[in-house]
Amino acid sequence: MLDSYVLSLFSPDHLWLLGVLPVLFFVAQLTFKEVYLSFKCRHIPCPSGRIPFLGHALKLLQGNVWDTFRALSAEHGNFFRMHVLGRVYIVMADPAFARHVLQTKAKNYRKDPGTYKVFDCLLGTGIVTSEGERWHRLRRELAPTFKLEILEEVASAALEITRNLFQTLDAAAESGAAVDMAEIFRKLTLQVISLAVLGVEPAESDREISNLYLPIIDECNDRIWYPYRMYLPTNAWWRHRSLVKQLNDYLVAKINDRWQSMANAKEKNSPKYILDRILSGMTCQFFQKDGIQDLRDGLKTFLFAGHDTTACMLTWTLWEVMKSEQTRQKLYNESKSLFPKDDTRPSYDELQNSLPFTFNVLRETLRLHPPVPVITREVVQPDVVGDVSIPQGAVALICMDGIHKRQDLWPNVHVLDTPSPQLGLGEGVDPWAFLPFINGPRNCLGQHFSLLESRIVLGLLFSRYKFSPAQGQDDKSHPYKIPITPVNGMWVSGASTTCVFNQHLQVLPCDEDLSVWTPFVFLLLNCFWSLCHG
Ligand code: HEM
Repeated sequence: MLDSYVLSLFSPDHLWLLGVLPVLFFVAQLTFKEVYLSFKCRHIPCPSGRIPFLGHALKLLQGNVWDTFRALSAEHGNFFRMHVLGRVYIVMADPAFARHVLQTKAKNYRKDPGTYKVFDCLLGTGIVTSEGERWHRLRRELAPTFKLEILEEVASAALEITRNLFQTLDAAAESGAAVDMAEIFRKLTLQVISLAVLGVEPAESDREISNLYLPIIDECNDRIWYPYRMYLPTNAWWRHRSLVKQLNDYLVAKINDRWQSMANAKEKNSPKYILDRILSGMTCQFFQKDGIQDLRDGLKTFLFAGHDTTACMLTWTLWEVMKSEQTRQKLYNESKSLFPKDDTRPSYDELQNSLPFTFNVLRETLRLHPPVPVITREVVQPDVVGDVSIPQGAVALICMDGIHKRQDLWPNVHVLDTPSPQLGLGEGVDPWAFLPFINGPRNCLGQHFSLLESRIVLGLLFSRYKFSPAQGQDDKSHPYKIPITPVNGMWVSGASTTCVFNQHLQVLPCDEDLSVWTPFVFLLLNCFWSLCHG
């Protein structure tokens, strides 16, 4: 009787069950896990409006995710829990908790693999995603590369590439067109990192790397919130796949090429670029398939970690400066003393120790607009944070944006506070209260790289141009993308010391129309994605 019933399930009439049953099974599994974690976390405050399984997903999607986090933090304090699609997040917006998770008890946490899933094609098993012994090894090998010597290369790349930009800006000034500095900074930072890491000249970077890499990263960003794009073989999916393959091939060819050049003993003794430095420590055995793939993933990791974040910092700094004539004037005076003429070439020492006010403005901007506003860590050992216990399986979400905007930590919390003695000189401020690059053993490897690069880029630009926002330009930030960029770009028009940007143009419409239905479509498709990932 039972046998025939089971057999009847496999009849053509019941085939649909084969699709539905695994889905139900996964929903049940996730729901069970969530119920268990909820019970374990019942002592942690939880905002109202939680829906079974979806949790607070709808609440987060109602506006800008980062504003919602801040509002919830204001309501529920600096330690509360949120539920999203079967996962339990413990939100922490406190320097002491950040220190606990990222340093004191770092061994109880690991990077949350779910967060980086969509970036697998770029990060592979590189330093950003690795853990344990492998991460230690990579960090040990790479950390010295980012120390002093490479910074000299970064400084000269930033000088050269920013000067190339003068032509574009002058042309725009002459024609009266406004320009989108967010896009310009995106290309510029990619050029700098391509030159510093691979030794690729700007023209080649635009031709080969920008055309491959930028569409790949855009698609990855879309996949964070529309994960079904990872599975549906649409045109975009095929295109993405082909671009990833082309980028991989390009990088492998580059590695082989540099390896050949390194065979030249002279070059081997004075490696200039990051790739050369890594290659110079390698043996021929390295040229086995896995070794090349590792290095290729490492290079993609640098491009990924280092370019959009820096572009985002430059973009928001420009916005903050455009709001304050006093700040602009000070930046101008400072930069003019370092770059009295367009073609002045200060030495590396001069560059490194100069522009302290610009440095302060950059750091204050990082406080106000941290490009990476939150990071996540999965709890792998039950832990006690403060005096609150958190269970294994939950996800700790460190909200750097929340910490940076706490009134009790920052007197002038919502405005660019310069000169900011604390940020500029590192005195009196808790190092765990300022976390754009996080802190602890897994802090950002490229922070000196990006701060030096940005100081030079802004110094040169402000010594020559006076920017003002194009008509209608606002500071609306993207509702969910990381790093957080302005949703409408950063269109500027303005007067430079030598030329005039005088035409105001219409601001381009938002590139994504987040209609009322989008959240619902998104949720349905995300449920499907979560189910696939158990
Ligand atoms: C304004 C610019 C930048 C910001 C705001 C920034 C921010 C961050 C943050 C928040 C992390 C920690 C991520 C996590 O643990 O989940 C990180 C890690 C990292 N960053 Fe940056 N970054 C910037 C520029 C750069 C640059 C220019 C490079 C390299 C060229 C770079 C390379 C890395 C690497 C390799 C890691 C991983 C370190 C590890 O896991 O040991 N970053 N960055």
